[in-house]
Formats: sequence, C-alpha cells, structure tokens
Amino acid sequence: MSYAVKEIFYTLQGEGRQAGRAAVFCRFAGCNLWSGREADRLKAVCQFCDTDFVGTDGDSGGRFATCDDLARAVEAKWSPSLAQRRFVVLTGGEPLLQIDPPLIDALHDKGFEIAVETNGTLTPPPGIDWVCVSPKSGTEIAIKTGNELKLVFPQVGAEPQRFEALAFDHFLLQPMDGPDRASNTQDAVAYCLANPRWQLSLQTHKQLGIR
Ligand SMILES: C[S@@+](CC[C@H](N)C(=O)[O-])C[C@H]1O[C@@H](n2cnc3c(N)ncnc32)[C@H](O)[C@@H]1O
Ligand SMILES: Nc1nc2[nH]cc(C(=O)O)c2c(=O)[nH]1
Ligand code: SF4
Ligand SMILES: [Mg+2]
Repeated sequence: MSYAVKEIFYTLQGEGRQAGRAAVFCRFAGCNLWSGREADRLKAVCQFCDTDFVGTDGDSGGRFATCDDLARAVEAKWSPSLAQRRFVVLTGGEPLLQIDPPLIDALHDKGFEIAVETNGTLTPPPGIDWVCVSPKSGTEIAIKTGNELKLVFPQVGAEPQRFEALAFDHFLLQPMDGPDRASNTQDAVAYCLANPRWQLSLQTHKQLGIR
C-alpha cells in the first residue's frame, strides 16, 4: 500500500517516558477523530488537537508508494555519523490508519526501534517496540495494553480513573495545551501528587522551542 505523510523530521522526543531521546518523527496525514480543518473542530470527536496533519506538504512529506521508499526517507534523517540506537516515532494524525506489517519490517530492517503515538481506537500491527496510547473522550479504546498511556488532562468523560485497570507499564497525565494550559498544568500537578500512580508529562519540545 502507499503512505500519505505530512512531514518527516529529526528532533528530541518531547513527551512521555522517552522524553529527551533523539528520534526521527514521521507524521502521517489524516485522522479518524478530526478532519484537521479548523471549520470542523467544534464538531469533531477530538477538539483540542495541537497539530497540522492535513496534506503531504510539510518538510520531507509526500506520498510514498512502497514501505521501502518510506523507510529510506526516514533513514535519510538519521545522520550516518551518529552512533546507532536508531529510533523512529510514528505519529500523525492517526498513524494506525496507515501503518502495516511491511512498514514495520522495513523500518526494523534498517535498524530502527519503532514507537507509535496513537489515540488507541485502532488495532496496531504486531512488532511495534513502544506503544503510547492517548485516549480521547467519546471514543472506545481498542488497545488495552502497551508501554505508556498518556492522557491529555483534563477531559470530561476521560477521567484518569477510567483507565487505571488497563495493562500499561506507565500512566502519564499531559496538561492540555491551549488557552488554559497554565491552570491545566497546575491541576495535573495536583492530581499526580494525590495519585502517585500517575506521572506528569510535559511537552518539553514546546518549552525548548524545538519541533
Ligand atoms: C497530535 S497527536 C498524534 C497521535 C494520535 N492521533 C494521538 O492522538 O495520540 C500526538 C500527541 O499529542 C497529544 N496532544 C494533542 N493535542 C494536545 C494538546 N492540545 N495538549 C496536549 N497534548 C496534546 C495527543 O494526545 C497525543 O498524545
Ligand atoms: N518533539 C516532539 N515530540 C513529540 N512527541 C509527540 C509528538 C507528536 O506530535 O506526536 C511530538 C512532536 O510533535 N514533537
Ligand atoms: S486523535 Fe490525535 S491527531 Fe487526531 S485530532 Fe486528536 S490529537 Fe489530533
Ligand atoms: Mg506534537
């Protein structure tokens, strides 16, 4: 199958338990919870998205006809002068609309450890090395096990307690960015202090001014 990719770039993972780690980000176009058009935001299932995932016009974006073409474009962002420990984060948009077993194999063949950032509504192919699920209010969770559950906080109808029985290794609260970011951050801090199984995830790339 072919892949529609908004952008591919090299940066530090900004969020979650792998924050601070160098990674190639591959952002797939399209999402099943929002069209990505501002005119549709208030009628979308997911209304707080901070990302432009429409089209294929970003840095190194495009339509990739084969998994090998896309794996080569990802590899091109990892400088040959670097030590190994290659790491790619597949995000979007919703990456699980497009990721298939041949792409996982092609990235593994190039020596990449593969992480995915997903809203958790679609079943992933096997073989992903790090699964981060970020549940959205009003949706049914299809992925009930994984490495981290990173809940944007607060969301009415997606309170943290609802997810505590799921089989994730780490539970994180990420303050919702937007007009209330400062108070959302204070509320997330208070929640983690009162509920130590939850850990704070800040969007460090935004503080650092990197992508
Ligand atoms: C843009 S999404 C793409 C991946 C996937 N669609 C998802 O929602 O997990 C990447 C991450 O950013 C988070 N995110 C999106 N908008 C946010 C916001 N306004 N504040 C904090 N985190 C946000 C998502 O919950 C997710 O963890
Ligand atoms: N630096 C950086 N870290 C991130 N972690 C998750 C991101 C995403 O948009 O999926 C993201 C992103 O866009 N940039
Ligand atoms: S599910 Fe993810 S990509 Fe889709 S609108 Fe929500 S935060 Fe954005
Ligand atoms: Mg982002």
